[in-house]
Amino acid sequence: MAVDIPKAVIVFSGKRKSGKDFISDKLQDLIGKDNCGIMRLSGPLKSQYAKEHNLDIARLLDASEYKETYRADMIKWGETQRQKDPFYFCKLATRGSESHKPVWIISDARRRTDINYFLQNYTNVLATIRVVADDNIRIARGWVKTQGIDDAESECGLDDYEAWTFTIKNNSKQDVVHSSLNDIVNYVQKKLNTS
Ligand SMILES: Nc1ncnc2c1ncn2[C@@H]1O[C@H](COP(=O)(O)OP(=O)(O)OP(=O)(O)O)[C@@H](O)[C@H]1O
Repeated sequence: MAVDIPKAVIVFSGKRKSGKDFISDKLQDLIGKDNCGIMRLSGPLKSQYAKEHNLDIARLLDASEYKETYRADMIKWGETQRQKDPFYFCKLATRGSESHKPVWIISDARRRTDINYFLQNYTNVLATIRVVADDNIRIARGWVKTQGIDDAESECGLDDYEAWTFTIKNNSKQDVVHSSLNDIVNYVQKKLNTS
């Protein structure tokens, strides 16, 4: 199968409940759904995990308590797959129907290997973005600090990474319309105008 070549790749990272999905949706709205697809690295992980464990994939993908119940075990299972191929989920996530669109948003990079995959393959069109929110705000959004999850590589693997193209502070709706999102839209427009 031919792999599509995107004109811009925007990779988001951030702690649980920092607002990665929320910001990804906002950015997609600004760029337009026809031009821009959202891909979740945790999407194929969840569907494959659900298949192998006979679980309800729809409930694993929504924001319900159901996903919190299985989160720790799902993380462990994903690590096992990743030991075989660190880029396995990056490749899977970017080969779905959304990959035909010229702008890709990857909403949930969690590890150095995730960033490395996109740096290696899409460096000329890549922007990496760290979404940050204060702990009290994350708590208000439903974050419950949990041992084995918040101290795992999936949550901390990019804490020391410093080469973000942009950082977005997402403590309120006001922050979202802050110039950072405009900077990203400008970056994408420039890439779209480049042949
Ligand atoms: N700027 C904001 N204004 C209002 N609500 C927000 C904002 N950012 C995030 N939220 C809300 O906070 C909740 C958590 O956000 P979101 O699901 O985007 O976080 P996440 O980083 O993707 O979390 P997880 O890693 O747990 O999937 C959602 O209900 C979302 O709508």
